[in-house]
Amino acid sequence: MPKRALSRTSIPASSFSPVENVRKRQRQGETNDPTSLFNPNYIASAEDAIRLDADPPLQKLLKAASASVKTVEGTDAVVHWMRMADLRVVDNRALSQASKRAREVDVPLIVLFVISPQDYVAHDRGPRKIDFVLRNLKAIKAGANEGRSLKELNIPLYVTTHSPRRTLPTGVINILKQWNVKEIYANVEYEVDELRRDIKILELAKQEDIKCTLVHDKLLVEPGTLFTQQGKPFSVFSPFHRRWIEALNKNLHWIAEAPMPTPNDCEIHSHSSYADLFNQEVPDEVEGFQCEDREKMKVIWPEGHSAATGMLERFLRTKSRASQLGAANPLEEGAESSAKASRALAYKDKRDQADRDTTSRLSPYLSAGVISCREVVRAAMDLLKIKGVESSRDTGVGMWVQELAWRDFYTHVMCAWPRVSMGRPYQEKFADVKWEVNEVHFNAWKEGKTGVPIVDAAMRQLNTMGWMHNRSRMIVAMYLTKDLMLDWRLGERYFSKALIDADLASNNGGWQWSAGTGTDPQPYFRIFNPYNQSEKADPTGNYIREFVPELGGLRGPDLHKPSAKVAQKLGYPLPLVDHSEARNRALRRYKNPGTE
Ligand SMILES: Cc1cc2nc3c(=O)[nH]c(=O)nc-3n(C[C@H](O)[C@H](O)[C@H](O)COP(=O)(O)OP(=O)(O)OC[C@H]3O[C@@H](n4cnc5c(N)ncnc54)[C@H](O)[C@@H]3O)c2cc1C
Repeated sequence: MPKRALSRTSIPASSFSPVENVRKRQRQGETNDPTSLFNPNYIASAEDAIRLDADPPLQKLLKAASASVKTVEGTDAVVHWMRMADLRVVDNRALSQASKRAREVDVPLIVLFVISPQDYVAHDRGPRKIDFVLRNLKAIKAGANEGRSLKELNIPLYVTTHSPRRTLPTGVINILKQWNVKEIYANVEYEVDELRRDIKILELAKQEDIKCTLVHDKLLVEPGTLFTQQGKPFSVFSPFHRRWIEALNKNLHWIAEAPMPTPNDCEIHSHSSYADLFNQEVPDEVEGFQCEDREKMKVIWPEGHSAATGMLERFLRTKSRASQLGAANPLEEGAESSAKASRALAYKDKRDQADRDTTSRLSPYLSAGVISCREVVRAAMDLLKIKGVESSRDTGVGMWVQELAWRDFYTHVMCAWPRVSMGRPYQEKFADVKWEVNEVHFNAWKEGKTGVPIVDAAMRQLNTMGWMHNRSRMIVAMYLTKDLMLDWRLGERYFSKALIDADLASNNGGWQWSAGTGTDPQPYFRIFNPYNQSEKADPTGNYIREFVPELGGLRGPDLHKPSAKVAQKLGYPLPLVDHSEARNRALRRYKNPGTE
C-alpha cells in the first residue's frame, strides 16, 4: 500500500462528461446553482463549433464592413461608440478617427456607451469588472485630476442602458437617428457575440444610410495578419512570437500614438439636442452587479488613465516591495525611485515570484483599455532608449513584451477558432474527458480551503484583490483540473466573475493551457506538483503568510506542505486529495477521454 496522506478523501467514483451530465441534471431540476453548472447553451455542440470555425465571425464582419456605406452627407454630429475594452481618451484609434472626421465636416463629436446587463450575465461578467468600467467612465466623462476628460474637451459622454441584448443594434441605430447622426466609429470587439452584434449593426446602418467605421485597436498586431509558412493562423506560441516581434519591428507605425480628439466648439453646451447630454450621469452601479468590495477595489485599482500611467511608471522605474504584496494602494508614497531598481529590468528573473509585487499589475487597465497596449510598449522602449521593440527574451523588458504577445496570441486564437469561446476545447479530442461532480471540492477551491497552502493563498488573493499573480493562476488552474479533476469551464467561469481584469480570450487561453486542452504543444501530461511549484513561486513564504494567516507562524517546508499534525493544530484543512494518486487519475482520463 502506498503511504497515504491522512487527509485525503478517496477520489469519488461519480464523474461526468460535462455536456451530457450538466444538461441531464438541469433537465431533472437537480441544480439551480448557476456557478457550479452551466447553462444549457453554454457549451456549443461539436457541429456548431465546426460551422463557426469554418466561417469565423471576424471574417464576416470584415466582409460586411467592406460592403458598408462609403459616403454620407448631412450628419449633425459624429459618434464614437466606446466599448468595454477601450475606456480611454488617450491613444484611442476609433475615437481619434471620429474626432478627425467631425473636424472635417465641422460638426460636434459625441461619445456613446451602452450598458447591456443581459450581455454581462450571458458573458459571466463580475461586479468588480462592471464597477471598474463605471468608475473609468466617470473619469473619462469628467474626472478631476484626469487632465484629459471629455468634459474639458467639450465632448459629451452619453451612457445608456439597453435590454434585451437582442435588440441592442436597433437601439443604437435609433439613438443615431434621433440625433440625426450618419457617421459612427467604434473599435472592434473580437468576442463572437460582439462580432455578431456588429454585423447586425452594419446591416441596419446600411439600410438607414449610416456610415459605420470599425477600427482595430485592442492588440499590437491585429488578428488575421500573421500566418505560418503554410498560410494558416498560428496555433503554437513560440513561432507566433517570432513572427509577431518581426512584424512589429518592420511596422513601427503600428505602435504610433493616435492623436488626441480635438475639443468641440463651446457652443455645444447650448445646442438644442446635445447640451443635455452633459448633464446626464454615469450610473453608480448596474442592477445585479453590485460590487460589495467597491471601496477596497478603488484603493487597489484606482480608475483613470492617470492611474494607469502611474502603474506603468511604477513598474518601469521602481523596485518591487514586499509591503505591496497584498491589497495595498499601489500608488501610495514611498515607492523607491531608481531606474536601476526597476521591476521591468528585473522581470526576467523575478516575474514568477508571487511573494513580491514583481509584475506590472497593468492587466485591469489593459483589459478595459484604460491604457493602450501601444502606450505601454512605447514606454518600455523609452526606458531602454531604443527605437525598436525589444525582441530578446534574455532581458527583463524583452520578456515582458513577450507577455503582451501572449495577450495578442490568445485573441488571435479566438478569432481563428472562435469555438474556444463557446465552451469547446481547442483540442476536440478532450471534449469527452470525464470530470468529477464534487461541489465540496469546488467550494473548497473557490474559498481557498483545499489544504494546499499555495493554492489557498492564490485563491484568497483572488477573492481579496480581484486579481491573481500569473504563476498562481497557472497553479490553481492546474490543481482544479488535474488534481481535483473538475471541469476547466467551472474555473474559467469563476475567474471571469471574480477577476477585475477578466478578458475572455486571455482567461480562456490560460484555462485551456492549464487544463491541457488548449494550444500548448506540451501534451496533457504536463502536470504541476503544487508543492514544488509553491517553493519556486513563494521562496520567502511571504505570499502564503500574507493570504493564509493561520499559517503565519510557519517557516520552511512545513509552510508549503504542513504535516497533518501541524495543520490540525492550526485549524488548517487537510488536503482534499493525494497529489500522486490524483495525477495518475488525470493521466488515465486524458489518455483515453471518456473512460474512468
Ligand atoms: C488560468 C488563467 C487565467 C487568466 N485570465 C486572465 C484574464 O482574465 N485577463 C487577463 O488579462 N489575463 C489573464 N491571464 C493572464 C495573466 O495571468 C495576467 O494577464 C497577469 O497575471 C496580469 O498581471 P500583470 O498585469 O502584472 O502582468 P505582467 O506580467 O506585468 O504582464 C503584462 C501584461 O501582459 C499580459 N499578459 C501577461 N501574461 C499573460 C498571459 N499568460 N496571457 C495573456 N496575457 C498576458 C497582460 O495584459 C499583462 O497585464 C490568465 C492566466 C491564466 C493562467
